Amino acid sequence: MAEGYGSIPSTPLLKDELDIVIPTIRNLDFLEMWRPFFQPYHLIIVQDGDPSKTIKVPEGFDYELYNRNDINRILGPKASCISFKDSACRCFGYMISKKKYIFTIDDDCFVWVGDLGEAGIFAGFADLLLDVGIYLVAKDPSGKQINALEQHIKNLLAPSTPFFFNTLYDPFREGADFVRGYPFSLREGVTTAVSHGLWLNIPDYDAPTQLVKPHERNTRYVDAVLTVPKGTLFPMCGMNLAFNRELIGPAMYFGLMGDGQPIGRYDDMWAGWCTKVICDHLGLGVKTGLPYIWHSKASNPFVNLKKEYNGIFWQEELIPFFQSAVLSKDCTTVQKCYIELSKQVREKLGKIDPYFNKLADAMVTWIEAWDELNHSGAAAEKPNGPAK
Ligand SMILES: O=c1ccn([C@@H]2O[C@H](COP(=O)(O)OP(=O)(O)O[C@H]3O[C@@H](CO)[C@H](O)[C@H]3O)[C@@H](O)[C@H]2O)c(=O)[nH]1
Ligand SMILES: [Mn+2]
Repeated sequence: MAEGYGSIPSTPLLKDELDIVIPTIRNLDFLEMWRPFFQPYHLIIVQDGDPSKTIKVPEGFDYELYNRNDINRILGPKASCISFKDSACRCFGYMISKKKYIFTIDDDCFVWVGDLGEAGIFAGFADLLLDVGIYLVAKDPSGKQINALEQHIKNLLAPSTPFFFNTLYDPFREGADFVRGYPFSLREGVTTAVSHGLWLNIPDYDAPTQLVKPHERNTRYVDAVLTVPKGTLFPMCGMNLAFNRELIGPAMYFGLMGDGQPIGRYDDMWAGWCTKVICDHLGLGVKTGLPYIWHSKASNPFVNLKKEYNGIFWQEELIPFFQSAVLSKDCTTVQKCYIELSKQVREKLGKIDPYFNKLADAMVTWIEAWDELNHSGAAAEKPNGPAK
């Protein structure tokens, strides 16, 4: 039986306005550690791989589970835009959700606990503790109890400051403010669309970095939340991510990866680049920093290298593409922005590799499927797992 946990608000914030989306190929025992934080919320589990495999979900969670058969049944031919055998499948959860906010987390991510001082020893110790079901209280280095989901919600509910950098970081945080010289005309900030959390222990490194630094662990807890400035792209990781689905959901398409595709592990990156260009265009904010989660499993760097190798050289052309992407003033909705981007992908990236023509098509299919599920009010059939 697990003991001791982080601070759990008496009434969980956004309890009925937020879904937790988990892509998985494993049993979901990791939820035991998150139980005090996640139990009040509705989970959307996207089961990847063999749909005949049964995924065990711990008792007491309110969830719906979709496997590949469900995705094919609900989307029909449009299911072709949802990746198979890659964590990119998680974006189906964003589409099928009916809530205003989404938090997505990988199933090898845990509540961060303990003192950074012994992080090295701690890494093994924590895994041992997790294995025997003993969890320590989640605390930051100052000893303050932490709740990762609550931090994401605070990030999303407070404005962002993309137009002018505040050197004291998040000015809306308790105990901080705008510094001298910060224009008052900009102090209202803009609505926040994305909250990008980070990871202790196994960092989200690409395969080459993982190969040369197999034992490197992230032990640095930086107590800050930053707005990613307008005009600046960033590498969005899907491991510990929250966003306002009503504001930016249609842009959160985790691009075609995995089975049958020449690239993998760039799904979240693709979504992040498209999302940031659209947020900049629509005047929305993107934050990165707190909360941290404890990332416990390093995936195989050789397998990752095979998945990433095209992405590693394609991204040298993708980044200039997104940096110079301009959306017309007629692009007043996320869907219009996204369709406009898909046209530019076909026109400018199709010559790199035919994959980008396929991806441009999948971007359009994604928007069509999104609008079908979310505008017609079509009640999605309930798949496995207890009803809401
Ligand atoms: O084929 C698959 C593989 C995995 N999953 C689920 O996706 C997440 C992440 O899987 P895992 O932790 O094994 O992989 P990482 O290398 O640590 O993930 C990083 O790469 C990104 C992949 O795009 C990911 O966002 C990063 O965290 C787990 O929940 C697996 O169960 C899957 O659904 N299908
Ligand atoms: Mn992982």
